[in-house]
Amino acid sequence: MSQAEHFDVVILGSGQGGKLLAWHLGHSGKKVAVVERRWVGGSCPAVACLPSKNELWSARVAHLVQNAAQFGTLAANVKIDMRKVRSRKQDMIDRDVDFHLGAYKSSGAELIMGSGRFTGPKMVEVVLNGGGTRVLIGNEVVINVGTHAAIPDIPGLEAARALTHIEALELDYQPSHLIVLGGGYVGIEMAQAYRRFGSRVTMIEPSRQLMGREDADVAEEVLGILTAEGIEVLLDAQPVCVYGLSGDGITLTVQTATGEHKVEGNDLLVAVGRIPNTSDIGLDKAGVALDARGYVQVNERLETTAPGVWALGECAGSPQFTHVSVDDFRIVRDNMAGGDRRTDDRLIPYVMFTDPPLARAGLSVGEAQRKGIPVRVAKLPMNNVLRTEATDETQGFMKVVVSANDDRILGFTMIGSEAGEVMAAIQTAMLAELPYTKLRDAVITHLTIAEGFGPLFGKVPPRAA
Ligand SMILES: Cc1cc2nc3c(=O)[nH]c(=O)nc-3n(C[C@H](O)[C@H](O)[C@H](O)COP(=O)(O)OP(=O)(O)OC[C@H]3O[C@@H](n4cnc5c(N)ncnc54)[C@H](O)[C@@H]3O)c2cc1C
Ligand SMILES: NC(=O)c1ccc[n+]([C@@H]2O[C@H](COP(=O)([O-])OP(=O)(O)OC[C@H]3O[C@@H](n4cnc5c(N)ncnc54)[C@H](O)[C@@H]3O)[C@@H](O)[C@H]2O)c1
Repeated sequence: MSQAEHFDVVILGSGQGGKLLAWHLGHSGKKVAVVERRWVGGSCPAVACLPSKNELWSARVAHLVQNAAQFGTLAANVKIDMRKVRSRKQDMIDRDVDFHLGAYKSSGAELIMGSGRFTGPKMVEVVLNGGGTRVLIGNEVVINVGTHAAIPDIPGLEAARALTHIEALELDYQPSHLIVLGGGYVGIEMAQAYRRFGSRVTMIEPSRQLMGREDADVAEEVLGILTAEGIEVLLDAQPVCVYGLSGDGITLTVQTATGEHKVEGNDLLVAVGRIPNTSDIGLDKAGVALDARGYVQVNERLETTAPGVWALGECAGSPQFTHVSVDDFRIVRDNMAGGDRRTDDRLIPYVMFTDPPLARAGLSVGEAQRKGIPVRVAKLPMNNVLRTEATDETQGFMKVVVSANDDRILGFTMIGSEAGEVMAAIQTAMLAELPYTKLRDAVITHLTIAEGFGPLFGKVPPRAA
């Protein structure tokens, strides 16, 4: 066994929060090691957020050019070059890798490429990618190993060698017919992108609506946007079995209310949720307990059940967004330094980057009802926002949830152009606990999307006397 090496902090997995913590601690003069088995910088810049949004943007350009005649630009013989789409994305990833390596170097934190697992309390053994092993002991250890795409137990699926988002983002051709299992974030974003690149796309979702955590009217609107672009969506459809090989030909049998149906396609993308990367990293040897779903058990300070061992990001059960892992970093950083920051008092926004995007901060109407919080609700179709007259971006709506007892904004959902940017303004008002009337009465620039705040908040019903 290799001689053990001592560090102030050892970070297992270079996820979004972990790398920021490493750089921060390194700059503060701590001796830090980060163990990463595959992706310099973690999954977000390598195989998730950035590459997907990069390809989604290429798909948006394709869509705009294909529909340019509507705006008076005639573009004949439009062709999509998927190899260029992929190489543009890869160039971005390469730049990101260079950036990360530079950040490690300047911080003094050591990036060790290899697979790590605990062999004892606060002791991590690394099987190095380049051969050999190292044993690292940290005064403190941080677990930031993320999750991977779940592959459901459907007969024939494993043999079909379906794509996950990782392989889908590497395709250098348009599948003639892409079948997408799962109507959540990954499935919907990728389905729209591939449809815009020219594929026929069929989406299979076992629930009665897409985007299960959203209100029914939000899911309906997303469904309408997808079907208007020619994506076939089968709701309430249970996959029964798969036959064939993704890339060659796939037959998927689904059970629906009207019986069994066969969907014939060429490629199969699985996007049905995530599994934490916690099963084979020796957590039992480290005294780190898992919860019932296999995520690292943490308290609201992100401490695990083992003293001096922290966990952050998706593997700790935090909401599955990069900005949450980044905020987990701030919590662990401050708590390591003796502070008392918590995870249970934060307002977490998110955006699904379809075109138009879906953005939400705070409560949906359904969540307010389930929590027994009395609310007032107002909704404004995007075609009532004057800017959309000029841009033709009329799909979607803004919906606000306001407390019934006072004038605080408790939630905002928007499907529409610039939804993520517009939501940030509402989120700021929510953080400041600003009464909604301030936004209703504010002078907002004409001709912006946010100009819709006036009519939206003007529709909030008055408080019951
Ligand atoms: C297709 C897709 C698109 C997404 N788009 C967005 C988006 O637009 N916005 C957004 O906010 N979120 C998005 N997400 C979610 C976001 O990518 C994740 O929430 C975020 O990357 C999670 O970060 P993390 O810190 O938990 O870990 P990760 O970034 O996943 O990092 C964990 C790292 O640990 C490494 N690792 C695991 N086990 C070991 C081991 N034993 N030894 C060494 N290393 C190990 C892994 O290789 C990985 O690099 C997207 C996700 C997907 C799949
Ligand atoms: N823009 C973003 O911020 C963004 C983009 C992509 C992913 N993400 C994050 O990644 C997470 C994972 O995304 P995801 O799309 O994999 O999961 P998800 O949880 O968003 O959606 C999974 C969908 O698959 C369905 N499903 C479950 N089992 C199925 C089966 N056997 N067959 C077919 N469908 C099945 C579920 O009903 C659900 O609708 C998201 O929750 C999100 O937090 C974020």
